Amino acid sequence: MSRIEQNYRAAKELYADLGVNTDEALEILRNTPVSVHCWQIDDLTGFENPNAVLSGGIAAFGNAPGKPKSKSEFIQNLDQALNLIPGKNKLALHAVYLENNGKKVERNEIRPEHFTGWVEYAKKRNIGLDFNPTYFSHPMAESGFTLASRDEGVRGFWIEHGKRCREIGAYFGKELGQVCVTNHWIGDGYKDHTIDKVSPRLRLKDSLDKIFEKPISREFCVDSVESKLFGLGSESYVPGSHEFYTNYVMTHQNCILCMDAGHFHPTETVSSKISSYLAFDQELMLHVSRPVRWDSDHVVMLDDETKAIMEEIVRCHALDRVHIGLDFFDASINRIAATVIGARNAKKALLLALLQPTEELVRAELEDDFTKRLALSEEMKMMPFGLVWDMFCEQEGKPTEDWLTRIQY
Ligand SMILES: C[C@H](O)[C@H](O)[C@@H](O)C(=O)CO
Ligand SMILES: [Mn+2]
Repeated sequence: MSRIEQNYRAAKELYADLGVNTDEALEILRNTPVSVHCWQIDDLTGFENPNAVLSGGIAAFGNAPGKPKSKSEFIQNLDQALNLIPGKNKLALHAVYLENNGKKVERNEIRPEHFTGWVEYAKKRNIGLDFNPTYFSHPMAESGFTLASRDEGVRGFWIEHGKRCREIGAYFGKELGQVCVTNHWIGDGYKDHTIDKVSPRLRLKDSLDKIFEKPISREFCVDSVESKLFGLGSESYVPGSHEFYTNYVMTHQNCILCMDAGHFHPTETVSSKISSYLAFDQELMLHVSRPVRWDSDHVVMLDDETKAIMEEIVRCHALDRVHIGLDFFDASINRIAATVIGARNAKKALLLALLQPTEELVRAELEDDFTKRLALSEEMKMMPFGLVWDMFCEQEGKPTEDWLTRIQY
């Protein structure tokens, strides 16, 4: 018996003493998809234009060597990352990762045929795809407004982009037999003190209505709308706020809310919001990220908020209603390793949640035994979950703690 198996047996017994079935936890973990975003690999440069500069309220800071210089290098690096992430994964793409074969394809002209290579890639890896329209890093977004723009031409351009992206999402879903979450985020907003805050919101609402007008089967594509408090250059006012999109999804059946861990006031947490949406039967998309003082998109750590997010999903029995996606881009460390660290941490947090004696904790709460609730919650922190994680990696044929040695950097 290997050392990992021996350790797992010991851990399994300890967890069983507390009523936790580690085999069941591993089975759920193995089958819960985490959507790994492709854009940590190249700082969101994409293939549309190799000289593209990221703009529109987000930025990747750092100059670590190893940024891919070609599409083939990008794929090699992505492969390296995906090969080191155990369990079921999806891959999240942005529209700028289209294959245009050197020809200019405008954002309002993209079609499924520009993504056939990605479908082949996903089929080969047996993974699903998620999608994101790219409403930024483009001259038509230079005014700081896209879907909420006063300019009919600008709005029309981006509405068409949104519509086409939904078709691409549906194409992914049909081809891969797995729903594609098509997530719409815009960087619209004002840097300073804003007088008329309602008109841009009314225009955004109207643009979204037009984008989502055509019914698309939810079996193939589910659209999500991602809120944000502020961005670089939109510090004072963002029309696509949390309240705006909460109201939008409550009154429009054809899309769901996406919450990004970095898009709220510094003391607000996504984990504390999840159950409120579930109470109203809402399906959710999450962007698991790590804000450091602002929406800094640091690599996800196994920190308290990431653990709390996964606990909420598990405790609310909502693994089938909450889509877990990642969103970070740190150019100051090796980009392949960054992708792996963040994805593995999200999965470790999910495993920790699955290894909790949830029923026992709920029982203590129902019996008003708050002493036991706290004591047991705290004791769980001392349990050897790392030994269960190692077993997961072994079962999945992935390296345990020495995965970094597999990356050349
Ligand atoms: C690249 C992503 O679409 C983007 O990060 C968005 O999801 C976001 O979080 C913007 O702050
Ligand atoms: Mn996000």
